[in-house]
Amino acid sequence: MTELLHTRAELGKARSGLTGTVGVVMTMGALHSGHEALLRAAREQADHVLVTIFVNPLQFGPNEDFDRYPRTLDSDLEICRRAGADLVFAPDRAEMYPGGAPEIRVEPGLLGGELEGGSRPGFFHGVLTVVLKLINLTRPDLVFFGEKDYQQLTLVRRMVADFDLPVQVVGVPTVREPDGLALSSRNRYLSAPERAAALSLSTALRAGAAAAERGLDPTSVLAAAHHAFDSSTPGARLDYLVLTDPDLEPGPTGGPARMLIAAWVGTTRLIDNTAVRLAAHD
Ligand SMILES: Nc1ncnc2c1ncn2[C@@H]1O[C@H](COP(=O)(O)OP(=O)(O)OP(=O)(O)O)[C@@H](O)[C@H]1O
Ligand SMILES: CC(C)(CO)[C@@H](O)C(=O)[O-]
Ligand code: BAL
Repeated sequence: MTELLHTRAELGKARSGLTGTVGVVMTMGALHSGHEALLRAAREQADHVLVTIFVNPLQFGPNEDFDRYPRTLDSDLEICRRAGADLVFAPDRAEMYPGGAPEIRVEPGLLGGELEGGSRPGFFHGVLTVVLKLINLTRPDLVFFGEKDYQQLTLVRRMVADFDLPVQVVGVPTVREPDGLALSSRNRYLSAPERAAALSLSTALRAGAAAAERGLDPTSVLAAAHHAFDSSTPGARLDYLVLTDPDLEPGPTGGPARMLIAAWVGTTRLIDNTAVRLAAHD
């Protein structure tokens, strides 16, 4: 049975009743098969599964989509039930931030101001602050994050290490539509022509990864990805396309690397990334 909890008091009581390990999946709701993969991983690796659903105002900029972000609690609960979640914690804003927006926030460091943090100022302060609060409230043994939000996963890992949080962070591979589009709650904003243009992101990444497989150097790998983006169905506007090492440090030369992309499709901003293996180059 899946129990729905709205207050931290209800959560505290239900959490105390769980014996064995607890896996937590943090979400903003509007659940899809990507979230289901996180729930499955949690089911497999922990004795109990706890899902949080909270559209966190702290991580949205003033001109972003906080108000129109999809809120679909009934169908989310159905998905959590089917996936065998024990607890769903869905607090409202006052329950999460009883004193209003907190003055003290997690400082995400240099990386927190780049890429997603460069385009969305304050984003990772908001994300890491709510993740820290949710870790403290849910007391997980394991927390599950999707690789789709690779920079978020990387920064959560860094915060857990830097703050000695007693939790294991598990990354889950990106779930995609058959044509390659990464599942995302924001995909539901897309019109049919925008859906076609949204494929530019995964197409660019695939072209970059293929160029790396052919042994091309990092500059040529990036050029191949740019070319594929530009040649795809028009309608997407590039925000960034970068090649980093797997920890998001710049300037990889050979071996495992990561390629990350963000683009606007109409008024919707989408992100994606992939692992890339670079041939050794001097
Ligand atoms: N396609 C996916 N594959 C794997 N994990 C995913 C996928 N999409 C989201 N997740 C993960 O689910 C968790 C909750 O994410 P969130 O609720 O923001 O969903 P989202 O689809 O990323 O939404 P948005 O459209 O706002 O980016 C995060 O750890 C995120 O990385
Ligand atoms: C981790 C998270 C739930 C924090 O609000 C959010 O950033 C998300 O859904 O990825
Ligand atoms: N999917 C990460 C949360 C956000 O974009 O706001």
